[in-house]
This record gives sequence, C-alpha cells and structure tokens, in this order.
Amino acid sequence: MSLTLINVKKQYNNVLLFDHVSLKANPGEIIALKGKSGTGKSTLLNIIAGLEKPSSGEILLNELSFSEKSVHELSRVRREYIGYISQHTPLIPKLTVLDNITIPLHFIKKSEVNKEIMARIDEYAALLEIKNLYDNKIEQLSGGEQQRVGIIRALLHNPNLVVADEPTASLDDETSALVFECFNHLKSKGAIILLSTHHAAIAAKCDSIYLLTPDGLVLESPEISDL
Ligand SMILES: Nc1ncnc2c1ncn2[C@@H]1O[C@H](COP(=O)(O)OP(=O)(O)OP(=O)(O)O)[C@@H](O)[C@H]1O
Repeated sequence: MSLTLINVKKQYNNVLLFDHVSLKANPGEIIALKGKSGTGKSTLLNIIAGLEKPSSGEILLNELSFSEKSVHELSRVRREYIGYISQHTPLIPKLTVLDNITIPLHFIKKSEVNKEIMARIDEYAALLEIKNLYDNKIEQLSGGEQQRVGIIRALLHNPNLVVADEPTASLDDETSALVFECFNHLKSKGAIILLSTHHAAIAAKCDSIYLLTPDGLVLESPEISDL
C-alpha cells in the first residue's frame, strides 16, 4: 500500500501552519519527520492518520482518498489499515497490560484473542522486552513501559501504515533501538512507517528524513545527489 500527500495545507483560525506538503511513500519505507517545535508535525501526522481534516489537499492510501470519506468511513479505514502511536497513549490504569493491549479487539467485534493475534502480541512484547509484564496493572508500570504497551496495541491489526508521533520521546537509547527493531520488522512486511522525532540517532536509521516547513517538506536525507 502506498501513501500519497498532495498539497496538504492546514490553518487554524486563518493562521497558516503549513502548505504545499506533498509526499509519496512506498511499501517498506521508514520516513522521519523533523521540524522545530510548533511547526505542525503532530498536526500533519494526525491528518495522515485520519484523525484531523486538512484545510485543503489530498491524502491517498493507494487509490483510497481521505477527502471522499465521512468521519465514520475514515475511522473504519484507520481500524483496518493504520496504526497510530502517540507520545501519550491512553491506557486504563486499573487494567492489566494484556487487557489494555487487546482493547481494540472489542471495537472490531472480535473480543476473543485468537492464536494468530496472541502470537503477534508475544512477538512484539518479546522484541520490546515487556513479555514478563502481561499481568501487571498499567498503574504499576514506568512511563517507558507504558509507552511500549501503547506501541503493541497500535500494531495489533498488522497495519499497512504506521503513524508514530515521537514514539521514542520517553525512552532511553537502548529501548528506543528496540522500538526501531519493531519498525524494521513491520518494514520487512511491507508497511510504511512515518514518524516524527527530535532524536538524531533515530532519524539517521530511517530511509529518508524530511524537514517540515511552513512551505512544505524539504528532503534532508538521502541528499538528492545520493538518489
Ligand atoms: N486545535 C487547534 N487549534 C488551534 N491551534 C492549534 C490546534 N492544534 C494545534 N494548534 C497549533 O498548531 C501549532 C503546531 O502544533 P503541533 O503540535 O502540530 O506542533 P509540533 O511540530 O508537533 O510541535 P512539538 O515538536 O512541540 O510537538 C501549535 O502552535 C499549536 O498551538
């Protein structure tokens, strides 16, 4: 599945945040989005995840156009194809790690955790080193552990597009590297991963790095001459 952005523009109350944001991402690409605080990275990622509408412009997943979809249809597209990772995943403190991870299954009327889904949870939990925490309550976990629970929950349905807003912000270098391993795993299955980050080391591992400016995306790496 490919992702195409065409001239995406966003303004709030007539104040322009960005315009002319265009991008083509192919299956198996990991793309980093950089930019000064307040340039609109989270806003752009929310738009790409179908959580917010652009002021104008087009977002396409293959041929599927977001602008032609109602809010209801967009939420179905999100559930099916998109994994959204935010800095502060809403988790339920009194429930266990495993219960929190499997919450989305209730929305797709598939409350049973079947073998395939459990194998996927095990795989990511092993990669992120939280397999021993399944029965712990969220309120007993550190911030970094909670972040990893949110990441597994976002990947439960094997998304074709992963949108991650500073996924390693609350993590140390070693744990950040584990998260990147997860992204590499998804990449090998053909997913597109689009992440915002202030960490140079994380951006350097991505296939390409774009800087978000008020006038669109500027390719920072690979440099044009490398292409
Ligand atoms: N619903 C909204 N209404 C009005 N302004 C908003 C709204 N949401 C975001 N903004 C403004 O848009 C700007 C960009 O916010 P955004 O969170 O997208 O930036 P960012 O680049 O992700 O920042 P950071 O790196 O600090 O997380 C901010 O000035 C913010 O106040």
